[in-house]
Formats: sequence, C-alpha cells, structure tokens
Amino acid sequence: MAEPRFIIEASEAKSISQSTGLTLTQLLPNIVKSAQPLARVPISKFHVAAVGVGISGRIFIGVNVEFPNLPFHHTIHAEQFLLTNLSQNKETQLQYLAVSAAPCGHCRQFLQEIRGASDIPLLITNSDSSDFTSLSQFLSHPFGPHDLLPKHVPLFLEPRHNDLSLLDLEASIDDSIAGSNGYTNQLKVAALEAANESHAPYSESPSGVALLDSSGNVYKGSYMESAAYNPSLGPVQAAIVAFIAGFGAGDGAAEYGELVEAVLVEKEDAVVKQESTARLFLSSISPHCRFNVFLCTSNNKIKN
Ligand SMILES: O=c1ccn([C@H]2C[C@H](O)[C@@H](CO)O2)c(=O)[nH]1
Ligand SMILES: [Zn+2]
Repeated sequence: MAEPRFIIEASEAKSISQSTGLTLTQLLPNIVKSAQPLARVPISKFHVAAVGVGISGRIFIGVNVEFPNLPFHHTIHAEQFLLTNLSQNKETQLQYLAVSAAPCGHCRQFLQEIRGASDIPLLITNSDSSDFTSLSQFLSHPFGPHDLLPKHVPLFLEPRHNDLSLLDLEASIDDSIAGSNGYTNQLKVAALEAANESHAPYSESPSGVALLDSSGNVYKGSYMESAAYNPSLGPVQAAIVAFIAGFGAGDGAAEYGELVEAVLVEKEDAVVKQESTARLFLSSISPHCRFNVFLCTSNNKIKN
C-alpha cells in the first residue's frame, strides 16, 4: 500500500514546523496546496483541498471527488471528505480549518454538525488575506443541530454507539467459513460497526458500508446526516473516502474497479433507506463489485 497522504501525524507536523520555523497554522497554506492534486475532478477540473488540525495535533486532509455518469448529488466535497476523515480516525474536535477556496453554502451547512462550529477558525488560502476568520462569518445565522435536537444528543465527531445488532446473528459471528463467504461475514461485521458509529440523529436511520478490494483490504463508511437533510453524506461515499485515504496517491492510487464486494447494513424499519441509491452508485463506479444488504435492529427502541 502506498504511503498514506491524507493524515499527517502530530509528531511529523511538529518536526515540519520545527524544521521550517513556521507554526502549525502558518504551515496550512502549503499543506492545502500540496493536497490539491489529490482531488479527483474529472468533471470540473477544480481542485479543492480542505485541511484540518485536530485536537490531537494531527493534520487531516480532504479533497473533492466527482463521479462522471452520476447525478451531482453523489459528489463528495473536500470539506465532507475532511470531516469523514476526522471521524474515521476518531478525532473528536477540529481546531483549525483551511480551505483552498471559500466553502460553498452546502459545506458551511454540513460543518454545523460539529459542536461549536461557529467558532472554528477558518482560513481561505486563495484569498488576499492570510488571517483566520471564524466559520460564523461565513454563515452568520446558522440553522443547525440545535434547532432540531436536544442538547445531550452527541453531535458529529463526538463518540456515539447506536446499539444496533444484525437480525441474522448466527451468520454475523461465524467468520470461519472459507472463501468469499468468510469475507462477507467480515464485511458484515465491519458494516455493522460503521452503522453503529453513524451520525443520523434526524432520521434515526443509521447505516454503514464496508468495501473489500481485490487485495483483501476492508474500508468502512458511516452515513452522516445534516440537520438540513440534503448535505448528508451516504455510507458508500464515506467508505470511498476511507478507500481513497487508505491508498494515498500517485501510482498506488485507489481505482474503484478494484472494489470486489460491498456490504450495506441498515435498519429494517428505517425511514431513510440507502439500499437503492448505494446499489446504483456502486454499479456505476465499480460494475463488478458484488453488493449485499443486511438488516439490523436497534436494541434501544426508544432512542438510538
Ligand atoms: O465548498 C466547496 C465548493 C465546491 N467543491 C467542489 C465540488 C465540485 O467537485 C467542484 C466544483 O463545484 O468543487 C468543494 O469541494 N467544496
Ligand atoms: Zn462544498
């Protein structure tokens, strides 16, 4: 596997900062610039990079990903990629955000899922100013989670477990079966984990996807909702973020055709269902990828 290029460890960030004499925040414009070529933009050719410094001191990278032959709403914005990357690596808060161009309205809204979003310092690297402003200056009267949810409900990046279990329990614990069935069981367990980490407080329809590549690597993605509904990110897109981030860039860059099997786990009685759109999306980007759906149920029927 190629060297991962979508996370810079805290120790590495520190040593770059020491060797260049620049503070972490002063480094961000350079990191944004070096990340822009990682964008997958066959339609727009417009490379967006979003770089975030987490509370752990790690630096995370997101880029935009476009999918020819599919409607635009399948697109992954750089900021969505970044937030997914933070969440997949258990980063619990975003300290600073730098983006190559001003975030679009959809991303300003999506970012509201983080607690305290309005105060996140934001730097636009293609602007004349090298000063951070706060996200609230880009979205001054935000609609967000506080309009719909009680305060105690975990927001995005905050630890959550949706307390889901698969309906066919036997298959889920038997991973001793050889061959592709063994992989399916492994994927099923991974997709259930992803569904348990899904941020879907608005529909209470969490879901997760696990993808398998031809080398046997598994990539997980959790569905992530927005209070404004439409900017939500589907579980297959989230798993594609893990796939792209896991592979890095250059010669070893992830090719969707290498995906051989996918498992979606979603609730039996979900009001928001992913199956048909996930099937359509996968059949477009990787026509030979097998797709399986398994249903789960919430152990806590009152609230998950
Ligand atoms: O905030 C933004 C605005 C646009 N884009 C992407 C979406 C699409 O791929 C391209 C052109 O809009 O730029 C982002 O990633 N973030
Ligand atoms: Zn956007």
